[in-house]
Amino acid sequence: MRVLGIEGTAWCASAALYDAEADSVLIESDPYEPDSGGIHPREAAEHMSEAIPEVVDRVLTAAEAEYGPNAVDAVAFSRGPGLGPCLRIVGTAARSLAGTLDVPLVGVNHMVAHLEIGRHRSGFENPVCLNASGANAHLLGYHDGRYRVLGETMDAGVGNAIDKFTRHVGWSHPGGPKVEAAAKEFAADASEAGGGGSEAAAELLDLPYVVKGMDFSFSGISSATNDAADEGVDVERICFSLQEHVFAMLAEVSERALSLTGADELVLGGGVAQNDRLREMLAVMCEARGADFFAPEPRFLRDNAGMIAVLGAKMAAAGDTLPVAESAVDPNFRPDQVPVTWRAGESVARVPGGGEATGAGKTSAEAADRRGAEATVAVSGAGDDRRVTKRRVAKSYRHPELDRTLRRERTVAEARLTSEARRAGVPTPLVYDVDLATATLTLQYVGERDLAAALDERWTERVGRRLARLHRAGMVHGDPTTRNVRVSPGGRGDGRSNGGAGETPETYLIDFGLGYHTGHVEDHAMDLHVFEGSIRATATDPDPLIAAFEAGYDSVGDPEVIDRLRDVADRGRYR
Ligand SMILES: C[C@@H](O)[C@H](NC(=O)OP(=O)(O)OC[C@H]1O[C@@H](n2cnc3c(N)ncnc32)[C@H](O)[C@@H]1O)C(=O)O
Ligand SMILES: Nc1ncnc2c1ncn2[C@@H]1O[C@H](COP(=O)(O)OP(=O)(O)OP(=O)(O)O)[C@@H](O)[C@H]1O
Ligand SMILES: [Fe+2]
Repeated sequence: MRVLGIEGTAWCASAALYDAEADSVLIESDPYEPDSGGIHPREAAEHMSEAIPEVVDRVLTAAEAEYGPNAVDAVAFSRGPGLGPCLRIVGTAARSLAGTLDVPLVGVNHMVAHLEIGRHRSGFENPVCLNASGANAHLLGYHDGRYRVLGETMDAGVGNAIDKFTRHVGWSHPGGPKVEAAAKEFAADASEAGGGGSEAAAELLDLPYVVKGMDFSFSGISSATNDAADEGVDVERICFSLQEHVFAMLAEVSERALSLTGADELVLGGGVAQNDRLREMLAVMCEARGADFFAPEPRFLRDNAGMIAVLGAKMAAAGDTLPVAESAVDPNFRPDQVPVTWRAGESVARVPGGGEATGAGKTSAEAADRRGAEATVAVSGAGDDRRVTKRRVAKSYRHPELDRTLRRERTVAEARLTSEARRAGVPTPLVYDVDLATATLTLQYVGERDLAAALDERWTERVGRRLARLHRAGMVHGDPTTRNVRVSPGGRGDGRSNGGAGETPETYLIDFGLGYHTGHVEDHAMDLHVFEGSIRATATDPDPLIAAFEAGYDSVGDPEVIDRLRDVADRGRYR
């Protein structure tokens, strides 16, 4: 099968021919380059209307020269997300070409294409995908016929966040490659002056680092970098520090996603994925946890029609074509709306939530240590004296200064909030010891298993009540996933409950490292969003679990928080 793809969601007018048999891709692109500022939607659309027919013509001519008059079996196009005026031009071009050639039309989700090109080129079976593009930033994982959004930006896309800074200092669009070059320069100078590994030797500027579960935010860092530039801080140093913070955040949430889903493959996509430092951090992170990492070559990373044609061919082969009447474009097309027809019938087995600290139901501590996304956890002792030694290990992918700060701050926060939550009536482990020098906590062993391994409505309803109580006491958890709740069914007199549970069913919140004090409805709503996200990412039928969770929250908590949750959930969606 040969598919002609058309891309034009924002800046890149592109056409491609994918020959599935030879697995070869010809791409012809014509970028729009704004004279000043960022992308102007109207100018971008004008560019599309001129450039799309030209790139299509070039590809079609090449295709017919090589394969003759019936060179194309289907026409695939980017349906969204993207800028409405641009998408409409692409849609019109694709419909008319499919009509002229008398071949089927395939409507491709641009973000899923960024993911699938990585899967295609790597040969990975079931990777987690980090899409790091201009207008977006999210983690996707396949579960039960859909790509679920495991985590995403709560405000700007990662490229846009970087471009915002370069616009502020008057550099032309796109800013990403310029920031990369300036950061490299800064690191090289520092390493020449001070010796040692280049990134480690360079002096980091302290910037906001905002991760909530697997979601993240760039708005704080954007204002901080702009302020630093206004105050006269060396621009190369800002570029370097911006990259170190933003990419460490992306690497951290990617590691969480691998840990939560049990996946051992990561693919990277999107324009920002052309950045060497981002690729390096992800490769180092994956290597440390024994996962495979892959980023396709640059021509498949930035917006391009090659990825549209490749996914278009898979969709066409699965019979997933569009009648013209139903082929409207969608500027807000979410990746999790797409039925993944081309993977139907695949049985992808994975252990969601990973393993247990000591294996489910074990009552002694001889079982192996386990490694979460952040820490190693070892269990010692027996019976009611079981303890957990949790050490936040150094992450060599991130700058050593940032690494030290994060591990120290989170260890302090975890010790403090675990105890305060307990005093506020939220069951948590007792904290026996804190060693800041090694970022190590000694905690009471609680619960029988992670909620992830025992997901049901009874438990999620309880988690709702516990979080509501925590919020009422002026705290948030910061990372309330199904892996950070421990449950003990109790009540059966089977001797399996533990850690002060007695024989009553109980849920414990653990892992307060991202917690803090706050009375803001917004922060409370974000906690709920993170919990629901972890359920959506892993449960086959999330809705009843989420309904029970919200009912539990509602019975104790402030009703405003649930209202705000709807806004928060919409905020990550593409505009
Ligand atoms: C919806 C669609 O239109 C949109 N496309 C898009 O954002 O273009 P993309 O090619 O994936 O990414 C462009 C972004 O990628 C950044 N970029 C390019 N090279 C870079 C580099 N070496 N380092 C960092 N960022 C880079 C640019 O600064 C720009 O913000 C998207 O995928 O979100
Ligand atoms: N106090 C405890 N009692 C019982 N089990 C625990 C306790 N603390 C941690 N565990 C077990 O160890 C796992 C990892 O612990 P924790 O979540 O604190 O570390 P982490 O590295 O931050 O993990 P992740 O980032 O994956 O959430 C938990 O999911 C749980 O199974
Ligand atoms: Fe893109």
